[in-house]
Amino acid sequence: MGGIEQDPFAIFTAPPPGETPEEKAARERREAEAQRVSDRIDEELKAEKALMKRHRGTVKVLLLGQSESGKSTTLKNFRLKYARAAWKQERASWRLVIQLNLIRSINIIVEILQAEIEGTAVEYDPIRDSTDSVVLHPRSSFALTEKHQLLRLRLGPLRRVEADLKRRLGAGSDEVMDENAGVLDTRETPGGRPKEFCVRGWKNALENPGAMMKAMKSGAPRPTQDGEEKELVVDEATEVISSCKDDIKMLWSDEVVQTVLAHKRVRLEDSAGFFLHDLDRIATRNYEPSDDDVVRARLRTLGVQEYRIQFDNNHNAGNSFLVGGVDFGNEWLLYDVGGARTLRHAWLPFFDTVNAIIFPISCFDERLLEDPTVNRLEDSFLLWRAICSSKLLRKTTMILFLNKCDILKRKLRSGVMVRDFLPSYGDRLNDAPTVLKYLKEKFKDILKNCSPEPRVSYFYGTSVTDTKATATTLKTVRDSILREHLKNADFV
Ligand SMILES: Nc1nc2c(ncn2[C@@H]2O[C@H](COP(=O)(O)OP(=O)(O)OP(=O)(O)O)[C@@H](O)[C@H]2O)c(=O)[nH]1
Ligand SMILES: [Mg+2]
Repeated sequence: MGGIEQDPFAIFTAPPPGETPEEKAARERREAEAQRVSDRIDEELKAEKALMKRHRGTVKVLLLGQSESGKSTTLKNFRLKYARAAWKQERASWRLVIQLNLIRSINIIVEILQAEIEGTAVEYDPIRDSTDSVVLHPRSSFALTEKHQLLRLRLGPLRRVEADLKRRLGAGSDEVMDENAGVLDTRETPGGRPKEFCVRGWKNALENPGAMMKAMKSGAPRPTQDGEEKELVVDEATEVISSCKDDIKMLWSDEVVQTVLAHKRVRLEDSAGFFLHDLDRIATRNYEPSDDDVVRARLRTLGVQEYRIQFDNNHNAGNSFLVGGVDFGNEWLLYDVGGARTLRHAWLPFFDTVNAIIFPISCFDERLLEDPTVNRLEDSFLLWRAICSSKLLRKTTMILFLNKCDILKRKLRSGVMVRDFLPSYGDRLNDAPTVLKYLKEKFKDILKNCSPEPRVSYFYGTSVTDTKATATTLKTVRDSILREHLKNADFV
């Protein structure tokens, strides 16, 4: 038999009859080029296949919940524990945020004092009242003296520094209010397309070149946390804050000021980004944020931010699995979202292929910043119900963090009664274990009644600003998510 009969395709590749040497050379060049293209396509397909295979093992986790519940703080704990290199690289950039948090607290006090001194103070109960019940006080009933007037004047420059830091850090540094946004706002734009979501927030704020300080170098070297020597770079904000340190101290430790704050029920200690107890450390020219400072810093998240964590072998002992060449559990994608009602429309596109949702809740006695008529716990119940009911999420593992347990304990100790905010609590004991048990049952019932099919869920009492305790919780969370991931992939 001839070659053509053996290979039916040979007829297409055989040289044309009567081919000249030039034609042959041109044909061979064309064939070589075609082969190169074909090889490249094969390589690309191979790489794509490998990537798909790798991503089959990727774990996707969404952090959902209302604003200030602790989503970003939970994420920071994940990164602190499992993505050390990126964390260390980013740590110094948090200085601006921490300084802004500190200055914000001082400026709140100064504004309250100013209103008292000028006789424009308002009576406002942030817990029980809405802004409708504002009562003007013609004259302050507190023993404010010239000393307070002087402090107010001397701390005046901090207002400009606050505005400057806000401008540099971008929109995440300010709060938005929109009373018309729903519990899980999935409204669309008139054109029918989902509202465009912005991927901004602290990740971007920290990378934003506008956030770089106008540096004035002093040239003096200073040791850093990691023992290296760095040139001291002192910017204007740092300079102003450190020069105001003694006045800030005097203001914060002043008895009359504390009485005014208590009377107005302003509990700065329990509010986001409270750093006044760390003044000696922070209000210095060579301040460098510690891990704990970064975890406690507050910068609102806008839109949705993706974080990739590659677990190394130290963290993986017995926890990642090579199944059919696919590495299950080594790579995690964590999505941190903005929790304000106006930002919740951006969550939906992420519901599709998510393995687990971590849902922190907090504060039974506070109201939403974006809508002061809504109690935070009430909003969390509605949101939890909406998420548990979602058909897209029916297979997703649900993890609820009853977060800010430290603040809960402090509030209960100070005599705040849960039943005043949650009538169904009734006459149960007003202590932390009873409150946590009650809330856990409430959220569990909602999950059971609203989930389209039975699902795996976990409930933890947490204080995610406590990085040591949170590391232990995250280890357990990680193991359980991974277990479910493997089960759902039919490998276990
Ligand atoms: N005391 C205490 N503070 C906490 C705890 N969890 C979070 N915080 C603080 O609460 C503030 C808000 O936490 P975030 O993690 O930024 O809240 P978030 O859910 O990401 O909020 P958005 O980005 O607005 O959706 C931060 O200043 C945290 O330091 C906690 O368990 N205890
Ligand atoms: Mg956040």
